[in-house]
Amino acid sequence: MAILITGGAGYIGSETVASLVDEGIETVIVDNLSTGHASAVNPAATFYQGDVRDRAFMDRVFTNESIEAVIHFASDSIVADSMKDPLKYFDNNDGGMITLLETMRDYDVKRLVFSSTAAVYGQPDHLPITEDTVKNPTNAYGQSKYIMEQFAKWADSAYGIHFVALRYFNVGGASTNGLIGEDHRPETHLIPIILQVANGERDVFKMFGTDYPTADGTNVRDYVHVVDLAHAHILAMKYLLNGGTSDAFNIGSSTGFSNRQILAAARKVTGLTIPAEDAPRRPGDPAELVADSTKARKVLDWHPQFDDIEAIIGDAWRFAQKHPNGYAD
Ligand SMILES: NC(=O)c1ccc[n+]([C@@H]2O[C@H](COP(=O)([O-])OP(=O)(O)OC[C@H]3O[C@@H](n4cnc5c(N)ncnc54)[C@H](O)[C@@H]3O)[C@@H](O)[C@H]2O)c1
Ligand SMILES: O=c1ccn([C@@H]2O[C@H](COP(=O)(O)OP(=O)(O)O[C@H]3O[C@H](CO)[C@H](O)[C@H](O)[C@H]3O)[C@@H](O)[C@H]2O)c(=O)[nH]1
Repeated sequence: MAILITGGAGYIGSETVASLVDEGIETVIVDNLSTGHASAVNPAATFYQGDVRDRAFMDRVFTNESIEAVIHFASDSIVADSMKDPLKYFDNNDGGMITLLETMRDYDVKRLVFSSTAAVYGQPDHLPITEDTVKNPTNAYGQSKYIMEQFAKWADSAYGIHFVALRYFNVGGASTNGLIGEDHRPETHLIPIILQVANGERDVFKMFGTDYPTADGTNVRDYVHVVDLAHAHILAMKYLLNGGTSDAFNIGSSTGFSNRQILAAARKVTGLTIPAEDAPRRPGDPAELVADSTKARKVLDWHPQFDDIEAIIGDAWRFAQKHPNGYAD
């Protein structure tokens, strides 16, 4: 029996595949390489290049392989892009979820772990955010992920597909051996952008908004190491295989860092000045997002190992130095 990973050529998917392979679990990857990289595909996994929305392709995969459970990462996930072209997000993220759930139903596969996001909450009215905090997405990306959660809920009640939705906060870091890491093109995330300035790929870091109602005026986010996040997926899968019921879990460190604190930590880790300038707010950014991840710690027995922000930035920096042009190397 194998675990199917959709989006296994992407940043978080490839890290999760590496963890599954390390545990000796047979792994099958589906990815259309729209944002993923062929060289991030783990050679120990069976790889099918194709689109989760393509039912004939999915039939081939589910016919050829004995799939026991699915971990679904395949999505578009750039917030600003989702505001310019929301239907692209509903098509890929929600359309992909429908085809995946239909295929799972038809092949009697009853366990699903999938990527959700802190963006389902929008601007919360209290911190830290628990799973019960009101969901009020402020961008189409977050809305598309919340719709995926609702599709999963109805698929559970009608077809008995049990699921875990993991609502990640801000993901950072890279594999500790520096082999796999974050290579989004274009890159929009804070830590890799700061490191692109550090290694000379960009001239200056632009700090989006310095007048927020936070201690130093910049946004506060909760960072989780990608290796800890990968581990959360494996624990969630085991929870379902052991009879766990469908549920959603926040995955974050429960500690907030401002953008200025991240810049300062990156300067310390790299030993470089990293030129930066203040810039206007980026539309749609909530001031502060910090997770309460008590539920994942208790129910899934998830205990992050890398809760030090310098360790997260240090691993991302090692990957950036080993791969100055990302996977193009
Ligand atoms: N990176 C973050 O900070 C973050 C935060 C919260 C949630 N997430 C979610 O985690 C998941 C993985 O994010 P990531 O940062 O690894 O993104 P990524 O872009 O690196 O990986 C996504 C992968 O899915 C593939 N893909 C996309 N659409 C597909 C389709 N229709 N069929 C087959 N493959 C397809 C891409 O080629 C890529 O390899 C996404 O669902 C994202 O929404 C990411
Ligand atoms: O060049 C940059 C890039 C980012 N930022 C700031 O850095 C912070 C973090 O931005 P990211 O784009 O790295 O992350 P987000 O918090 O916007 O979003 C991330 O976390 C969200 C949930 O909180 C979603 O899951 C989303 O998919 C994921 O990208 C924000 O204040 C942003 O304005 C800058 O100041 N300059």
